Amino acid sequence: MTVLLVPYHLDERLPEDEFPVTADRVVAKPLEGETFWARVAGLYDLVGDAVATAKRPTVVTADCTVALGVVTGLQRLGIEPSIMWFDAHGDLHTAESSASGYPGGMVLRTLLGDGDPAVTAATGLTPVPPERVTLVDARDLDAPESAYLAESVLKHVPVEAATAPEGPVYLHIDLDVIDAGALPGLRFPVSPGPTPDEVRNAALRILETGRVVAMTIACTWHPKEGAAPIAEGLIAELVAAAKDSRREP
Ligand SMILES: NC(=[NH2+])NCCC[C@H](N)C(=O)O
Repeated sequence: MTVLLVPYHLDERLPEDEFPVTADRVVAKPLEGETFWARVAGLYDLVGDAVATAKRPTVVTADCTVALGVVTGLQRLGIEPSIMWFDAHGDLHTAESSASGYPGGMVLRTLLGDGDPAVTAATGLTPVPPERVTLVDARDLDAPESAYLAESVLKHVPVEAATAPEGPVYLHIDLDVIDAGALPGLRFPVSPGPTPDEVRNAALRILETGRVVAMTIACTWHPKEGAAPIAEGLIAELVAAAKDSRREP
């Protein structure tokens, strides 16, 4: 099991020491392209290669959009995973429905096939069927996201009810799923919410199945506002559990 650090928030490169984890490998490159999605898609193509060669990695980064590269990499290995998406938010916007324009709010929808074509062009990512996606918590949904969920077979469960479906699982944890009162400086804070222990227990339950083929940990806070030292222990525990639990394919 390899810890890959992708030291970016969207297309902004961040110092590696902002991330409270020891990485085996850093994935970074100069970003090129006319549009935001073209720039990051080049990075996610590289993340895809890193995921495909690392096998069963934990990817640590500062946003959720890197998930596009993780699923790309799994697909390059011939793995079509179910996705367990821990997040305070739904990330189910299209470019049209998003009021903020924040790309991280569009990632899950991009994975489902409704994203910017530049991503598919650069990575070869193919859409994940909605029946393979479980949104965990997502207590702060915008109206277009609730409307999409109401029409979709995508599952939506609270943290305490999160259990892994059959087959290979991609476990994505945006740490903003934790009650914002426990993690200062989150970019999109939502309170109240699950405690760090509740999130840890749910994640460990899923890791214990031995079927987690990749995990991401998204450190979605503003650097230097105090979240990193608080989250360090939890991240170390998740990485250790991922190392222990994974069966070789
Ligand atoms: N994973 C996240 N932090 N997502 C933040 C999304 C916030 C809000 N729903 C938006 O789309 O603007």
